[in-house]
Order: sequence, then structure tokens, then C-alpha cells
Amino acid sequence: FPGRPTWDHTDLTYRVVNYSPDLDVASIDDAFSRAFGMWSNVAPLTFTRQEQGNVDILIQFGSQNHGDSYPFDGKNGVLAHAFGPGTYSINGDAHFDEDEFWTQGGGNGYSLFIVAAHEFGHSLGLDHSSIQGALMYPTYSYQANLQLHSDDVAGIQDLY
Ligand SMILES: COc1ccc(S(=O)(=O)[C@H](CC(=O)O)C(F)F)cc1
Ligand SMILES: [Ca+2]
Ligand SMILES: [Zn+2]
Ligand SMILES: [Zn+2]
Repeated sequence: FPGRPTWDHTDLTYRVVNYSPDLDVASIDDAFSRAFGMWSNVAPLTFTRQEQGNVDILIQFGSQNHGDSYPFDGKNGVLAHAFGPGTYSINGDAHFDEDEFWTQGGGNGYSLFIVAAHEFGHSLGLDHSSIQGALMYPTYSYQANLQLHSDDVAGIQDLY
């Protein structure tokens, strides 16, 4: 992102505000935890979940108008969005379009894990990659065994 905003601390916190009915709570918690793990595996970052209070990354599911000036668009199209690092409460937050069918991968619907890993890249300050195989490539594509591309790794290590 312009100006290369990054967090001024590496022990980041997150909170899941609400849950999608598409998956059980444990699967959703696990998808987010694994998505954060993709990044903490390759950068000096830790992600700690909090049940309440102020956190860096607030995660919520919403449809259409959901409290910010970027309303979602119903099924398909925009799947989710996230705000880069900064000092405002919205910074770092990741929102997922409830009108999508969230799955654990494969079949129809969108993998919550893959989309979350991408969104959290934005939450950390990463912009899009021009490399098709990269997680930060602008369009969704399902991969059974998601691995970060060297471009994703270079990007996050350049920032932190
Ligand atoms: C691989 O992860 C994603 C790819 C594409 C998207 S998106 O199609 O929702 C994208 C939003 C984004 O880049 O975060 C689009 F601009 F809306 C979200 C996650
Ligand atoms: Ca949508
Ligand atoms: Zn939003
Ligand atoms: Zn993106």
C-alpha cells in the first residue's frame, strides 16, 4: 500500500466478532488460526486471539452495508476486504461477505482459509501480487494445499 504502512508492533491481536452459519465455530476458528499461521511462519509476527476488548485485527462477517463505506455486493464478486495497518480502529480489520458460501475448500463455495490468508496479508500491509501463483494475486483460486509463493514471502519479509 502507498506509504508502506506497517504495524509498529509484532505481537498482534485479533477478535472474531461474529460467525457465518456456513461452517461450525470450530472450523471457522481453525481457518483463521491457520491463515494467521501462514504469515507467522515466515515473518516475526505473533497473533493472539482475544474474546473482547480492543484488538488490532477485528474479524466480522457481513452482507451489503455492514458498517463501513464499502458495502458488499451479494453472492460472488467481492468475497471479502481488509484494511491495512494504521492507527484507526478500522485499520487491520477484515470483513467477509456473508452472502458467499464459505467452505473448508474443494467443491462449490469459497475456502474461508484461503480468503482469510489473503485478507490477513492486506491487514499486515501487503498489496496485490502480479504473480498468478501468489496468494496475494487479486483473484481467488482454490488450491488443495495452500503454500505461500516466494513473492508472498518476499513481500512480508520486506515489511517486517
Ligand atoms: C485469494 O484470496 C482472495 C482473492 C480475491 C478476493 S476478492 O475477489 O474479494 C478481492 C478483494 C481483495 O483483494 O481482498 C476483490 F477485489 F474484491 C479475496 C480474497
Ligand atoms: Ca460478494
Ligand atoms: Zn467492510
Ligand atoms: Zn486482495
